[in-house]
Amino acid sequence: MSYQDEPGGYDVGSFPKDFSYGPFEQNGDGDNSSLQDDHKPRILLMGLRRSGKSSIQKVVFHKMSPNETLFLESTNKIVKDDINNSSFVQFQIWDFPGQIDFFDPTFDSDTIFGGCGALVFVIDAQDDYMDALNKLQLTVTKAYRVNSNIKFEVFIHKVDGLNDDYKMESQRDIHQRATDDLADAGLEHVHLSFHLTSIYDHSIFEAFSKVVQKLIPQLPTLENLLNILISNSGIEKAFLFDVVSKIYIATDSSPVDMQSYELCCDMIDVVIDISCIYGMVDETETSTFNSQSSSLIKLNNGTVLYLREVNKFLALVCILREENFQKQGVIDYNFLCFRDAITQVFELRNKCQNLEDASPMGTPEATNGPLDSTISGSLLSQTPLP
Ligand SMILES: Nc1nc2c(ncn2[C@@H]2O[C@H](COP(=O)(O)OP(=O)(O)OP(=O)(O)O)[C@@H](O)[C@H]2O)c(=O)[nH]1
Repeated sequence: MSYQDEPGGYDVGSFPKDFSYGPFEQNGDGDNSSLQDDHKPRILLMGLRRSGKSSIQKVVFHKMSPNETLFLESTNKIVKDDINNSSFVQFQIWDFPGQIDFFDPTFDSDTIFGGCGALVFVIDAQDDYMDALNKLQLTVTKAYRVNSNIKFEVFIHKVDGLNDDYKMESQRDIHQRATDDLADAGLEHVHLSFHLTSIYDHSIFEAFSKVVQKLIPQLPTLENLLNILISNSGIEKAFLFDVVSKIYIATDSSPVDMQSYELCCDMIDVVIDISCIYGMVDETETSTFNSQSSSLIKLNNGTVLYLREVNKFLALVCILREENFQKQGVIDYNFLCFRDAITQVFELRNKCQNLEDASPMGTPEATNGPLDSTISGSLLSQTPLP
């Protein structure tokens, strides 16, 4: 998909109707034929019963409000969910029942772990986590034997009920025990990433952003483009957001602080809400946002939030000082170059995919380097802010 293919931009006015996440299907554990056909990267959600797996999936990808998750029923078979909301963010989430038994003969670990990109293991931090740690060790051992490329992500979840000291202590303890357990199993070289999460704040979106980013091969290119954009435009921080889920698929290489991320998420909510209420000029209109759409919020601390649409699903949200926004023309010009560059990355990705489909030996990375430098070159040539 290129930007030009989506001339109308995304349609905030008809958001709930148009922004579904593709087919939602429930597969029984034994339904492996359709599983093998699917080549999208896969994220597995595993953990003990009631640890919060389905809640995470519903809140992040289906806009369910956290309070509604209280009424979710227990999952009793693998639930497969296609996430197709942009060219970069294409994957499947498989939500597993808590009581899954790896030794059950119907559990086909080769199929399940074979095509898996990331395994998210959810631990309920408000409960005794010893059983969860045993299950984590069993899961990682089993999965790693089948597929050593899996990224293992541990969500220390439901931390909203814990005070800061206890949160840190639990994280340290879980980290220590989990790595010790792996060392006992002879897997000391396997890397686990830990995240403190809760569906009641932005931490779950931030953690999922990091999981998804690891599955995007073009991430270094995107980061590079964002670095060039901010350094030439007087911007302090820039996020490339997937608007529907509010996960950021890339940011510049300066550290992310949670408050900035929350501000940007809130801005997306404001823009979408305002557009839904006031965006429609007449009833026949279906699209309220287009390539000219943007939004600007000035905060009372001298900071400006600036949002621009990149394509139907992606938005760039920047944080900058008010005095640097005086040269808005330069920022806008640099943004257009950035958007063109992103379009080229999309196009290259599609080309590589077509090549890969045509020849099983196709290597997308082979063409990534030269294009990356061409894009960077075109952006670098723009006038930096004085
Ligand atoms: N306090 C708090 N509760 C949460 C959080 N996430 C989920 N829950 C609650 O935890 C309970 C269990 O959530 P589920 O999503 O059904 O758990 P699950 O892991 O899918 O459970 P199974 O399907 O049985 O494996 C629900 O009542 C949720 O409201 C969280 O971040 N904080």
